[in-house]
Order: sequence, then structure tokens, then C-alpha cells
Amino acid sequence: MTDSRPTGPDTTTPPEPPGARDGAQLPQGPPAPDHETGTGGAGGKPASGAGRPPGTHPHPHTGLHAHLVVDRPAFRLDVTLTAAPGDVVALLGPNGAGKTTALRALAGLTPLTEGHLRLDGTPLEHTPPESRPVGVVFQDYLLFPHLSALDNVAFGPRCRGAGKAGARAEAAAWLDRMGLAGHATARPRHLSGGQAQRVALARALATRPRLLLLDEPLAALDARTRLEVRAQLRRHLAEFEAVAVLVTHDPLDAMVLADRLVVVEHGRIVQEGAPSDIARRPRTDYIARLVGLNLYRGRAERHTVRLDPGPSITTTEELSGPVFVAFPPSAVTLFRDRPTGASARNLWRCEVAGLETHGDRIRAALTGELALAADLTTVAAAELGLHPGAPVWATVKATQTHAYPA
Ligand SMILES: Nc1ncnc2c1ncn2[C@@H]1O[C@H](COP(=O)(O)OP(=O)(O)OP(=O)(O)O)[C@@H](O)[C@H]1O
Repeated sequence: MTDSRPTGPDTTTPPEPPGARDGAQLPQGPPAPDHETGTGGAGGKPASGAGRPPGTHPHPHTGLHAHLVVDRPAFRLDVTLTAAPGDVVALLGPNGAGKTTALRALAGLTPLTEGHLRLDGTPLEHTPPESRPVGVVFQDYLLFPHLSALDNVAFGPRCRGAGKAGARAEAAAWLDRMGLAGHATARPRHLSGGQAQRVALARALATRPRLLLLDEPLAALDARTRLEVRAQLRRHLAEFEAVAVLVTHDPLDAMVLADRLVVVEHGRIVQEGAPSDIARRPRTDYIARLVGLNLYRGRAERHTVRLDPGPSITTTEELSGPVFVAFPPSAVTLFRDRPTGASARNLWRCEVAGLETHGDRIRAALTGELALAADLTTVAAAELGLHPGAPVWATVKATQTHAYPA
């Protein structure tokens, strides 16, 4: 994106629109700061970037270098994020993991208890939100209802000091880029969810932020619109020259949009890396569920992994010491009777704990010698007469498992 070049500090947090105090539902800029105390301190370890070996920093004077510590009575966020200009980083994690807190800390809406935040070499810990070169896109757009799409977008350049005509010209170019030129005069209530979200993105980008924050940007959209906006967002993020940080619950959004995933659980980073690596080698149950894999931890001795606790799994990899073993539910074959002459060494006696539809398949949750998820066709489920409590034998070929050091 040619016009997303570095600028001085922008005012990207829209001030309260006129009349906002009177209208409970009027959109605002990002919510008011939390009332946590103080900032200061420093420290933290570097994170790894996509294509960069873990533990290496991007250039210290460009991009994002943040160690975010936020203490609350029953919660502590302590994450280190580094990203080079052009990186799209997705923060992924379960409810309450601290993703939004991290995003708000980056925006300056939640003060740091400790840590640091540098953007392109400039410390921002003490910079108020409205003076940070940061653009924010929220899931529910937060557009000004009384302004046209054009004036919503022009708001960013205006805050940066652009004249009215210049700001409008810039906004028009942004709307055009978003495929919204025909909706320039429309008020937000006359825009579809997908259009409103694109206006919100245009408004954020028009401020030429050095850090773009996206908080569940697709969550409020229906499935079809989501598909469309995801594809567009991907295109815009690919062109974006500064750092983008995206918060999402949706692994697909994360995998499609981000170069690097940072998985946060209980306020800490539990795994980070390229999406393909995380999908292939999950290191926590949450991530394994997210990417749809059965995941176990155990100790390997050559081709056998003894689970702790549990049976053994035969793998093709030859490893020794603590390992993870993963396999997809589609790799599991179920039998009602013990298969005779079974060549599969991975054979376990289980019981159906539950059944649910999963796309065009049935996913069976099994307990017993090994707890696992198995996918089968509706026909196979019917033929096997599966129901909760039904005893089954489950097998997985060693070639379908994947073992890697823990
Ligand atoms: N303003 C606040 N004051 C006090 N505690 C808060 C505040 N906001 C969030 N929390 C708590 O901080 C923790 C982290 O919340 P946060 O919203 O950052 O998680 P999240 O990963 O974004 O979750 P979700 O996916 O549900 O949005 C939770 O325990 C939450 O209850």
C-alpha cells in the first residue's frame, strides 16, 4: 500500500462524536481506558517471526517490540510481541485468555503495569491512545451514525491535520480501494455488515497507522459475508506495510489472515509460529482442538510412545524422550468387534461418549483406553449402530500419526 507510509503521531482514536453523550447506542472511538495503574519497567524475551528463527528480533528501530504486563486482581497478562513492518500477527486463544487486554494495551486503552511498548523505535508507554500511530477496527464497526461513509473515513486524515477537501479526496480513494465508491454518501445504517466493516477498515487505514489492531473484525458478519470480507481483508493486509495485530477466536481467520499465530492461554503465550507449523504441531489441548487433532503427551522410545497416563502409540518417527503425538479424527477407524488379524498396532478398546455432526461427517468422542475423537460417515455410524455408551475398538495406522519433541 503506497500511502501507508510512516507519519508522525496520528490521532486515530476518534473523539466522541457530537451528541454521543445523549445517545446510549451511539458508536464511540475505542472504549475508555481501564483504571489499572502505572506503567514502567522493561524486560521480556523476543518472540519469533514468520520465517525468522525463534528468538530473533526484527530490527530494533522498526516494527513492534512489546512486553505487555497487565495485572488485575485475578488475572495477569504477560506477553512479549515483536513484529516487523508488514507482519500480520494473530492473537488466538480461548475466552478470557487475555487477547483483548493485549490489544487494548497496545492501543493505550489499558495501561501497562510493567513492560514496554516500542513502535518503530519510539516508546509509546506514556503516549495517550489518541496520539499513538495506531488504527483500531472493532468487530462492531463503531462508525459515526450521523456521518456518511465518506466522512467516517475522512475523519482519520482530518484528525491528522488534513484539510477538509484533502481528507475527503483521500477518503474517496480509500472507499474506492474497498470497492465502496458507490456507497460514499450512505449513512452507516444503510450499509450491510460487510460494507460497514470495510468502511471501518478504510477509516483505520486512512489514518496511516504504524500499527493496525483488529479485534474480531469478522465476528459480527454472517457466514457468506464473512467469506467475502475475509478475502478482502487478506488482500488489504497483504498490502499493508506496517504491523497488524489481529485478535480472533476463529482458527480459519487466523490461518488465512496471519503470517504468524501467537496463542495465548491464561495470559501467557503457549505457542507461536507459522500457522502451518502450529496446525501440524500443536502443543496444548486448546490448539489441538482448534486445529482438529487428537493430541497426547508421552515418552518415546524408538517407534513407541508411552503415554502418561495411558497406553502406547506406535509411530513412524523414531524419537526418544518427551514427545507429543498427534493424529486427525479422520485417521481413526472404528469397529464394533475386535478386528481379527488387525495389523494396526494402535488398537484400543473404547466407548462412545458422545456423537455430533461435524460438517458432512459424524464426530464420535470416545473414552476408554484412549480418549479420542473419531470422524466417520453417517452411513458408517449407522452401520456400526453407534450410540452413547456403545463399546467400540479404535485403530490408527502408525503412518497416520505424527510425533514431535515436547
Ligand atoms: N476491564 C476489566 N476489568 C477487570 N477485569 C477484566 C477487564 N476486562 C477483562 N477482564 C478480565 O481479564 C481477563 C482477560 O480478559 P480478555 O477480555 O482480555 O480475554 P480475551 O482473551 O479477549 O477473551 P474473549 O475471547 O472472551 O474476549 C479475564 O479474566 C477477564 O475477565
